[in-house]
Amino acid sequence: MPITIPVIDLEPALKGSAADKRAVAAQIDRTCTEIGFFTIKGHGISLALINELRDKANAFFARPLNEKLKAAHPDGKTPRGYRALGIEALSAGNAIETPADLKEYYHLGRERWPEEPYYTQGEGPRYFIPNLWPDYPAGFGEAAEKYYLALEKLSESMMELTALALGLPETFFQNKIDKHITAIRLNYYPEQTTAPKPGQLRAGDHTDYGLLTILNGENVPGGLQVQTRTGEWIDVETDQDTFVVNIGDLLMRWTNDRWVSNVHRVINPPDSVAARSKRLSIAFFHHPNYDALIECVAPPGKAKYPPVYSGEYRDLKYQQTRLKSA
Ligand SMILES: O=C(O)CCC(=O)C(=O)O
Ligand SMILES: [Fe+2]
Repeated sequence: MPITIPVIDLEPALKGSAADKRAVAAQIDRTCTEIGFFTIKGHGISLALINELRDKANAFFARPLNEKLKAAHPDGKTPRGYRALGIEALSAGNAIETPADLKEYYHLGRERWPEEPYYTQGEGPRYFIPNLWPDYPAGFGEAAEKYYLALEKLSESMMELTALALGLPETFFQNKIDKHITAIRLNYYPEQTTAPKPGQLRAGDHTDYGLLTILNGENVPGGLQVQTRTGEWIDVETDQDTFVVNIGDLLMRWTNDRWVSNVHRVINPPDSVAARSKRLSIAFFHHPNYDALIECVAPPGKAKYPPVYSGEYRDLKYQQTRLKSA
């Protein structure tokens, strides 16, 4: 029997009793211990909201490269705006050397934040960075903000379930995520008209960095795969209105490895269809407040990892995965 990624229905947790919530939390605990990936339905996010952003993103990525480059940040290290092919290799964050990932992406964050020193002074501006929006398509920024806010709400509920699943008070994560620095990446994997280099994928083997990644993918050739504990790669299938959820390194560290931040990748489409296969995914990387200290929830003396600050950990990963030549 091939292993598949479990589907978890969130509706009982979002609308039901405390017992319903605990039952859903128990399912999350089981799958995060085994594979660190699941898909969710009953999440309350409308297909119309998802498709609005997908349509805008597809319209943007279909533009000529010189137009798209107008939405690139002048400082290549700033995680905002358009990024062309050749800029990133995700595997490098896990110390594996590969050619650049065969993807373009659009990197964005929160659209607005309070005029308070936490956001505007000291380290604040390193993480609260204005988004860049192109002239075309109109309404791109608005669609992205709506999506960001809807998933922000969903991620708050999911972090309550996460706390319950780990046997912590339901509010455990609240003051660590109330000023979160979540980023969205619109990943666009273009048609492949020349053969990839050896070892080159749409996205190389990697783990994600933060708490939960909530991903809206696309079931087309050249999709997402996750590695099982026995080393086998399995396809992660989704419907248009389900999301794939996986845990990131910070949550794995927080749980002292009880949960697994699992290795995944996006493979190339088969040769026979590569020249006409493109794919778009929307990844919401839920990431704690920049000054949240991630300390293993483990008995004293048993922690496998030293404490780390949320913001510093992500900066390090961005630095490791950015190709020097770019
Ligand atoms: O495009 C996908 O399906 C996954 C992308 C991914 O894993 C990432 O951007 O971290
Ligand atoms: Fe990923």
